[in-house]
Amino acid sequence: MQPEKYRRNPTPNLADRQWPNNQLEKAPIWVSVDLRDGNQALANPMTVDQKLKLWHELVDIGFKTIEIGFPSASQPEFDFTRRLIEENRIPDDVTVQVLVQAREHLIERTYEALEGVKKAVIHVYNTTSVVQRENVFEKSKDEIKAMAVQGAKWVQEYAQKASIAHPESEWVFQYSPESFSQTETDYAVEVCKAVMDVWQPTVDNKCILNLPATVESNSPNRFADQVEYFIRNLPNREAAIISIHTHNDRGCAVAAAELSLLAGADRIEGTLLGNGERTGNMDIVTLAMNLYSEGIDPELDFTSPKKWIEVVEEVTQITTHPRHPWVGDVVYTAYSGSHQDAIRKCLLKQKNGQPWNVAYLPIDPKDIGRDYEAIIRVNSQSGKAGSAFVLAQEYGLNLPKWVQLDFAPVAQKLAEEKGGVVSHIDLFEAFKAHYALGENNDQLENYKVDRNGESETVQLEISGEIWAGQGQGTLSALCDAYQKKTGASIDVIDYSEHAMHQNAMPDGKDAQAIAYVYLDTPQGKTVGIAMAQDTVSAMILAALSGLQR
Ligand SMILES: CC(=O)SCCNC(=O)CCNC(=O)[C@H](O)C(C)(C)COP(=O)(O)OP(=O)(O)OC[C@H]1O[C@@H](n2cnc3c(N)ncnc32)[C@H](O)[C@@H]1OP(=O)(O)O
Ligand SMILES: CC(C)C(=O)C(=O)O
Ligand SMILES: [Mg+2]
Repeated sequence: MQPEKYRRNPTPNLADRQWPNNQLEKAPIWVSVDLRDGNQALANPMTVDQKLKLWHELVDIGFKTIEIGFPSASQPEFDFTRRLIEENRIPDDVTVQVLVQAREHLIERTYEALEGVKKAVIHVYNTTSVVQRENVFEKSKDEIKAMAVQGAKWVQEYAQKASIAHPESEWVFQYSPESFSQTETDYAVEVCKAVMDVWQPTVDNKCILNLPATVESNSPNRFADQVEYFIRNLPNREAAIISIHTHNDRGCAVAAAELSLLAGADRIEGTLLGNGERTGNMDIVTLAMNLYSEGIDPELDFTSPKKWIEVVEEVTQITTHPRHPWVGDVVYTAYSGSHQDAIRKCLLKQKNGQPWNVAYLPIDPKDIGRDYEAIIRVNSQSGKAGSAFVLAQEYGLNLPKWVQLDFAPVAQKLAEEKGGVVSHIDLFEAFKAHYALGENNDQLENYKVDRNGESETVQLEISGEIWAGQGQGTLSALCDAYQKKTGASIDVIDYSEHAMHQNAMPDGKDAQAIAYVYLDTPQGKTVGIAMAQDTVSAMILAALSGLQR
């Protein structure tokens, strides 16, 4: 490693920074740049049809501004813009945005592509960074500022020309000092002020100033300093919407955008799942869900990610990482025992309408179309709670703790033998086999329970034999009957029963109840479980099953 090869990117010295004390209260203005920045990063750029497909998903999610492309760059980009306009596919409350360099022929062509549009943001940019001024453009600060001013003038002039044929078209102007984060912030203010001097925006007719971390080169706190400094020093700030466009080179694009909102930014550009140049653009899903998890309405609808993720993956040919924040396949899944135990206990306590308060689950997975089915998966790292959760979710079994403990070694052995995740079907089969569930129900041919004051009498006909006993309840009468029959004394340590959810058990057929009995016998402690049409039958059969085991 050669750290001496690199230098820290200078940022303003903002000793009285305000952003660390601020709190987010509402969602920003969101802008999807999937169809432009996302698209320009693909080895195979999207076809017009693919762009249309993604466009409809973006509209469905609720984006009100969508950067649709760079219409002067290529025929497909131009054609896509025309399709949206000519086929009337742009809803009245959605504004399209297009990108263009500060070059006249490209700006002219951009307006041609937009002929007849209802409302569009014309986004013009030129780089202002030190490295690009010196090594790419070989221009002085004044020359670069002049490029920006000239670009702003062309954007304005061609808008005026376009309005002659189409006075109904509404134009909004946006300027990006590209590589803002690698630009001296004072100079970025100077260039943006010069652009505003051309456009003359007002509070009622604002322009947009978009501040990109084109290549992320600062820690997020230092980027937030740059944004706060810019905003505090920009004359006529009220006439501009301050927009942020971060990239993810250091893996902090979302953090930088989130802190920029604290620093006073109004608007965020990004892509779904963070597709974009190099390590990608800021991931709007992550930022929006971060806000959501703090109780802020994200104003985007992510209730059904499966649908649009499929489209994003298809058009970008990039698969989604299973651990992608908020929407990855396994991000609500716990494999480890103590996590499973905590989740299960919290979910039992979680009441409808109360604030979400579940350990290891930062949001309710159901909010984004996830089923609880996938939350807990049993493997060899799982403890007793994992199998209890799966059997409860899938088959409606509320296992008492002593059943969980009794069954845990069976589940553990199964997981070790399988070597991976145990399916709920395998787990249930093992459960049925271990407790001989449903196997011996026929042995109880008849029973009669009589209550007389405090005492109960039971008479059972088991495999043709009559058993009779007395006790304070059915189970103690049964123990008495057993002792009379066999001479062996047994005690009931614990007992539990519950109704069965209809159709919860594949083989439960007419079973309405399940009973769990924990017995102390001369041979040791034993658990018996049985399902039956009524709770008394289930209780008797469970005790018999325990005795047989
Ligand atoms: C950070 C970003 O994402 S910026 C957006 C980047 N996206 C894209 O570039 C995708 C689409 N671009 C393209 O298809 C092409 O670059 C086009 C059609 C726009 C332009 O193509 P060309 O005219 O062949 O130029 P080329 O791509 O080589 O761009 C470099 C030229 O543009 C100039 N240039 C680059 N950016 C800008 C700008 N923002 N404003 C003015 N001039 C610019 C350069 O100085 C260079 O000029 P030179 O040839 O006189 O040295
Ligand atoms: C054109 C600009 C906004 C851009 O994509 C960037 O700087 O990353
Ligand atoms: Mg970008």
